[in-house]
Amino acid sequence: MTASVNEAANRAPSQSQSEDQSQSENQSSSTGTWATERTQATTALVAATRSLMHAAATTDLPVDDLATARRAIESVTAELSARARDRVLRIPFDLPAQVRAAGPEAEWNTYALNPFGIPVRVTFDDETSRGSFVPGALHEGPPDSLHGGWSAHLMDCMLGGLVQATGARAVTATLELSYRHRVPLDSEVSMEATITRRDGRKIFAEGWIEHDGVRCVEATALFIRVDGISVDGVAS
Ligand SMILES: CCCCCCCC(=O)SCCNC(=O)CCNC(=O)[C@H](O)C(C)(C)COP(=O)(O)OP(=O)(O)OC[C@H]1O[C@@H](n2cnc3c(N)ncnc32)[C@H](O)[C@@H]1OP(=O)(O)O
Repeated sequence: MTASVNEAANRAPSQSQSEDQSQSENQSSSTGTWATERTQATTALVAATRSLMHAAATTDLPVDDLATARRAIESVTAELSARARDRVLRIPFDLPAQVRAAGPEAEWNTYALNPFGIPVRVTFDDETSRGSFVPGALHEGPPDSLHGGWSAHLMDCMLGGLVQATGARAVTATLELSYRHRVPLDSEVSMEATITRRDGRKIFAEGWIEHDGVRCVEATALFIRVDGISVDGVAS
């Protein structure tokens, strides 16, 4: 990721903060320093939380150890919740477009600030986006296979992120998936998305999830531009 893209990623705190937090963030974000430190620290915290989620769901320690671990987690949860926002931190809405403008070497990292989504490193090349990730135990649907709902999440992110990267303010109107082969866990899959057509407010896109040269999931989507709606405080 280029320096300018990194700076953009670390600007703009989220909406819906408590009043005192919002005030101090606005003051600090005028220098950029505080926001950079907070988003970087939050990214590291979220990554550690994902590892914790995996460990909690897969641990095979004795039952007594589980109770000890639960108390430790509850303690950290209480500590973090002592001062909380209503919403998770978000990247600026314009970031994908800035990453795309920075060239094919620049990376946009999805869900770096939210442990519930799947983090994917996405690169843009003209009107195509590419990404890859390794599905794991938390993403299991059929035995040893990626859950179809996660495939939909990934395709919406890949296709929607690409549309967003063109600078369009658009939301998903339809998303259709074709599950052709199971997507195995614990092995890297690659993803691609491309814009196929534009017609007024409509933007059509398609994409796929591929494993070992086989297209396992194919997606087509229709996005509708919602110009005029303010997102992240940025009027479109
Ligand atoms: C803000 C950016 C965030 C980026 C995140 C992107 C990924 C996401 O997950 S988005 C979240 C999921 N999507 C949503 O929540 C969207 C919810 N739906 C809506 O807000 C509205 O239905 C919306 C904006 C899609 C369309 O409403 P509206 O602006 O009133 O459009 P409308 O005037 O009815 O239709 C415009 C055209 O699109 C077509 N269209 C609208 N919806 C659909 C649909 N579901 N299927 C097919 N065509 C549709 C209409 O037929 C019409 O076509 P034409 O011009 O040829 O007559």
